[in-house]
Amino acid sequence: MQILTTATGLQAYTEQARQTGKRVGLVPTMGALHAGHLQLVQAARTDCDEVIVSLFVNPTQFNNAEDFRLYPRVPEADAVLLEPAGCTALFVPSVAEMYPLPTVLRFDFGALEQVMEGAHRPGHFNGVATVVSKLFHLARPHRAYFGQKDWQQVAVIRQLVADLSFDLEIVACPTIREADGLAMSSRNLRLDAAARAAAPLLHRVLTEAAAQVRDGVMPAQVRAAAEAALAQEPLVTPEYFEVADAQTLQPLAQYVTGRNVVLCLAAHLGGVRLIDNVVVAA
Ligand SMILES: Nc1ncnc2c1ncn2[C@@H]1O[C@H](COP(=O)(O)OP(=O)(O)OP(=O)(O)O)[C@@H](O)[C@H]1O
Ligand SMILES: CC(C)(CO)[C@@H](O)C(=O)[O-]
Ligand code: BAL
Repeated sequence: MQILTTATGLQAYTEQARQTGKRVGLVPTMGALHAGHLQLVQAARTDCDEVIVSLFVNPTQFNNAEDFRLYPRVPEADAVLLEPAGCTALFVPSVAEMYPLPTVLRFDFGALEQVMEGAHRPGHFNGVATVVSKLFHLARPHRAYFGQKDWQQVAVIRQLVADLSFDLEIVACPTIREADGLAMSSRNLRLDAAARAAAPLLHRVLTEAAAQVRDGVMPAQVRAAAEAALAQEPLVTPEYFEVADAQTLQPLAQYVTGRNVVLCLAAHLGGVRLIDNVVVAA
């Protein structure tokens, strides 16, 4: 596995791969890797000859300085996991390498970012779109792999690819969970024992809400029941719970036959902010 730290090094590596007819897969991450990330690497390995994993805690997508400061960083452990998973090159740039000048770029994803993560984390998707665009330009992958745990992020990135005509395919992979249902997340490392014990509630609430959607319970009642269930646990401070159209991400007042519904939530547990979602056919 090659370790690349410069933008020009990444460009040269993937250009060489393309010229020799290889298919290039890109897996963007912020590190502190777990089975959710490794699944993306394995999917890329199945489809592609070269698997580039980027590991960069991107400052421009953090709206909360403390969250950025405390974000888990374990690059040596990450590198150990990546090679056996099939990564052929690891891109670990510095902030100065990715942002030689303070970025002034501004994206506007309209309604897609006016809800949920976009509404609650001002500037978040601008930072994601900025860094993902840079990675796409530098690596020029044939395919790029993202997790459905960040459902809204996948929608924003698909829009980015369409708007900027990036010549690549986005592959969205399912959410990998712990045995008790908690979605794997790098931030889980920051949960203390009590918060970790309370955390499976998030997925339980989503599962119960999904059953209600299948039973035809109206969105407002599903939302109210989920909020009430979350409020039962003193260690959980809910931020939002949405019943939304899975494609447009707009909150639903009623279901539309043939369109999938996504149930999304964000909640704080002992100072750690987690998100999760499930998709249901209404
Ligand atoms: N449990 C998971 N299952 C599937 N994909 C995941 C999972 N967790 C993260 N991913 C995906 O891995 C990629 C990198 O995510 P990231 O490095 O932010 O990890 P993370 O675990 O989501 O961290 P955090 O949620 O704490 O930011 C993203 O495309 C993300 O959706
Ligand atoms: C896509 C990404 C690596 C961009 O920094 C990040 O938002 C993430 O880890 O999901
Ligand atoms: N997985 C999304 C990255 C973030 O929380 O900033």
